[in-house]
Amino acid sequence: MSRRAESAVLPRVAVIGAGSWGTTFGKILADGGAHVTMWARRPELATEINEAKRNSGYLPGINLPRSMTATARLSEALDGAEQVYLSIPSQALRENLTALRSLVEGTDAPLVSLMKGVEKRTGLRMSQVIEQELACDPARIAVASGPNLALEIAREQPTAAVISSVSQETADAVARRARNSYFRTFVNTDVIGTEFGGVLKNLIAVAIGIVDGVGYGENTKASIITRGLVEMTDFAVAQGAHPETLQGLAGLGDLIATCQSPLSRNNTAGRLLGQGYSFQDVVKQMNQTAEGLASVAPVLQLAREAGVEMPIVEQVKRVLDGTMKPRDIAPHLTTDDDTPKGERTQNGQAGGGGALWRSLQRTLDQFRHGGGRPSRDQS
Ligand SMILES: NC(=O)C1=CN([C@@H]2O[C@H](COP(=O)(O)OP(=O)(O)OC[C@H]3O[C@@H](n4cnc5c(N)ncnc54)[C@H](O)[C@@H]3O)[C@@H](O)[C@H]2O)C=CC1
Ligand SMILES: O=C(CO)COP(=O)(O)O
Repeated sequence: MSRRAESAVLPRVAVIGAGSWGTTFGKILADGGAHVTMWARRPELATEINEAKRNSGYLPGINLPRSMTATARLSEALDGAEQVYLSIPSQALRENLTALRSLVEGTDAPLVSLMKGVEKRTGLRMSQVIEQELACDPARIAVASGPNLALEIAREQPTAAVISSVSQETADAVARRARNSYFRTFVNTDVIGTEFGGVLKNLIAVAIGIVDGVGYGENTKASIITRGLVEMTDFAVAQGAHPETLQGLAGLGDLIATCQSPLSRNNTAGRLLGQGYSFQDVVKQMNQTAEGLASVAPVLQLAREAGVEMPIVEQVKRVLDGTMKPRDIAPHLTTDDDTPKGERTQNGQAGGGGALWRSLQRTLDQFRHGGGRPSRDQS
């Protein structure tokens, strides 16, 4: 069979957005057996993907599969797509969905958000923006999240992720499509927890970057990561998430990856702030999306409305605003009152460590014994 004929029989999927994560996810899907059409905003990038099988600006040194093509025309990207993946900066999603609406209206293809931000103006998660703008059934929407630094996955380093949808059927269908020998997907139905895990770990990664830039060491960072997980859990649970989700891949898993890696743009942005650059300078220097910077204000607004304390995120905001010196961030790991504070480790309860351990154990077991059916990221 010719290559063109071979490609014609593969299931077709579309990826909207050809930045570092969209392109990496396209490679995951293509390596998992799909024909992938990327939508790139710039026609010259679509040409590079088609002709050189490269996206040199975002993924230097990575060869893309032959079954991955690209176009700058949305209608062409969506033609015949059985699943549609969305990967553009969160603040630009809504405007792009307007153009997409008529193209996905007549189909029942699952719509999968790969994004990790909340909309600044409305405080909405990306799945909510999709539901609103495309006026579609939430059961058709899924989100993907987890410790997923794009360049590592593009280099085919083994990684796990979670696919979440209120519909188990949709989560399973997406998880089956989005997997291959180096990318393993688990499933859950806690969309709120899965999405907020990805959003909130970005904010903690900015804090980690800040103290790294200042020159503080591992104790400070471990303290922020641990207390950060408490903040993430309290916030997400108040929004309706299951606490276990925050201990899974989309919470703790992503928090570890993002806080540890110099590949993280949020971590990098924080480091520049810690080194003394102003917020404006940092934005100028970043040529890729650091979602955390735009999510701080809407997350704090939601936290205030829900009565949740987020001392670390509050301090990140003050550093961004220029009202707190980066080196002052660490002494304020908890609130400043005189009363000694209990160390809550899980949703207001001391002693959540047992649940955390059981959850980690389950994840490891699932990884080890992973079979044909997508496994749950929690039970
Ligand atoms: N890069 C990573 O390792 C990961 C990123 N993500 C999430 O994926 C989402 C996309 O991020 P990346 O691909 O990393 O960002 P990126 O900065 O690498 O690429 C963004 C893409 O969106 C395009 N774009 C920018 N403004 C646009 C607009 N107004 N309209 C349409 N397209 C526009 C850019 O041309 C580029 O192709 C973010 O929400 C991020 O948090 C999630 C997991 C991993
Ligand atoms: O979400 C990510 C890893 O899971 C990528 O993090 P950054 O957006 O900070 O690069």
